Amino acid sequence: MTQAPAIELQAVSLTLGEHCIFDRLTLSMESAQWHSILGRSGAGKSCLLRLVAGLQQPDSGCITSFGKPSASRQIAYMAQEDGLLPWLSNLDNVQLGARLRGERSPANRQRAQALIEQVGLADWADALPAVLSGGMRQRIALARTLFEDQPVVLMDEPFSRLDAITRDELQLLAFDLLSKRTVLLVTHDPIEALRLSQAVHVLSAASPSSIHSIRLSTAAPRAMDDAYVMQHLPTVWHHLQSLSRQVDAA
Ligand SMILES: Nc1ncnc2c1ncn2[C@@H]1O[C@H](COP(=O)(O)OP(=O)(O)OP(=O)(O)O)[C@@H](O)[C@H]1O
Repeated sequence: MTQAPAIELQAVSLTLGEHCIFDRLTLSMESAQWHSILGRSGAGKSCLLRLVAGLQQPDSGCITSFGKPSASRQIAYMAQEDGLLPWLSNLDNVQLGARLRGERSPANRQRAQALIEQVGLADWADALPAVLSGGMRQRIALARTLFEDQPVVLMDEPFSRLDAITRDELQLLAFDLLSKRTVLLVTHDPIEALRLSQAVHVLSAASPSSIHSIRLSTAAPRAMDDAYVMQHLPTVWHHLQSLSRQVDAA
């Protein structure tokens, strides 16, 4: 029996104000893979994440996660802003979800400590976030995301504010630690998408039902100069550009 897709959108439509964001959008994302969502500003990438997270209801159509309504809690989230609470230690920030749910326990504390070690910040567990660099803060945010232990992880440009080397290190760390999960990565960076993903989905800002998906058959993560990345880059670029030209012409 084939497994239901980790995320499936069937004929999903969404209008916000006067703006038709999606018109019968259909998209299927297989489990235990990284899927990147690319598209020009305003194409609806964040709206798509909100729909998948169940934070926004579609006007019509259906969104499922492993065959069930996607709002049934199987999703963790990591954003561009780390969202660390400045008055909590890094260890307590990692356990924030559990604290908010009233689930404080020695076992949770131990698990948070182990995750902080996995992201390479064991010596900083008791420190406050203010003493960390941007890259270190995103490592804590990654540990907090992992703490939620959900099969689907939504990532909204989590690496975009980091310098190139820190970004590369964190991309590889995140890929390693999230390897068994289904990841939806919103990014503006076609190379990041091609290095990390098994599928790249390019959303159109002009045509609300238009999406172009490229499936990548070699194993990720791929090196920056990987032949496969170089081979597919013009295709992704072409789709971004041609979908953008429709915006310019509109
Ligand atoms: N609550 C809202 N009411 C009306 N329009 C909205 C609302 N939220 C988003 N929009 C519009 O929906 C469109 C898609 O927004 P969204 O934030 O998903 O784009 P995006 O692709 O994530 O953009 P960016 O890359 O700039 O983050 C935009 O034109 C935005 O102005």
